[in-house]
Amino acid sequence: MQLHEVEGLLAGMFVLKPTVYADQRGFFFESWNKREFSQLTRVDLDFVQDNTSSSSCDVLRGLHYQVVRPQGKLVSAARGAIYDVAVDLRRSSPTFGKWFGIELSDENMLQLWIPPGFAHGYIVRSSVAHVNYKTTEYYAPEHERCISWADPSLDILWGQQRPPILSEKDRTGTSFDQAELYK
Ligand SMILES: Cc1cn([C@H]2C[C@H](O)[C@@H](COP(=O)(O)OP(=O)(O)O[C@H]3O[C@@H](C)C(=O)[C@@H](O)[C@H]3O)O2)c(=O)[nH]c1=O
Repeated sequence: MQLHEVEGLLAGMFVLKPTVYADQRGFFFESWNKREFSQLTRVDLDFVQDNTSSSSCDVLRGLHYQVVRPQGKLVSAARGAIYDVAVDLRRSSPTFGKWFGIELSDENMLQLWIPPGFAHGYIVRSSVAHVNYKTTEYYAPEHERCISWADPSLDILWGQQRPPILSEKDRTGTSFDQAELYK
């Protein structure tokens, strides 16, 4: 695993590139190694939940965040390609209110670490995408909130070719102005 240099990362974010061992059978990589992550980033993490979702092209999920128990997320695409986006909701952060986006795919195998205090979402760019993410807090539906992916003040460039496919919840996200911010 190594740190992958990317421009525009927001405070506390990291992009990691796993070391991939390929042979005639296929490939192998460690998708999570607590000790190595900690040595590279100086951040100690204890994940409590692993999530997997499958979505078709043009599906957009987000922008989601959890109040009371904010979740840090380590996100990657095991199949296909997504454009992954996170918005900094921490008032005291030097990158408060900014968004960052990166393509995560089964080709680049990149992993994005999003610390607690961000809203998160992604749009699917391939015909199907399987997204995996680890979280530092359990899912708590009563604490889940959603900011509109299309909020004009955020002006996120999703690069969508067609109108995205959204859940009912994601169609009715709040504006960034109404978001419940973190300290
Ligand atoms: C997120 C989540 C959902 N669920 C259930 C609730 C619901 O019935 C079904 C689908 O949930 P959602 O529509 O919220 O799934 P989804 O829109 O994929 O929500 C996810 O979006 C991305 C962008 C994130 O960052 C995640 O933290 C999460 O909010 O799965 C769980 O049981 N545990 C979970 O951790």
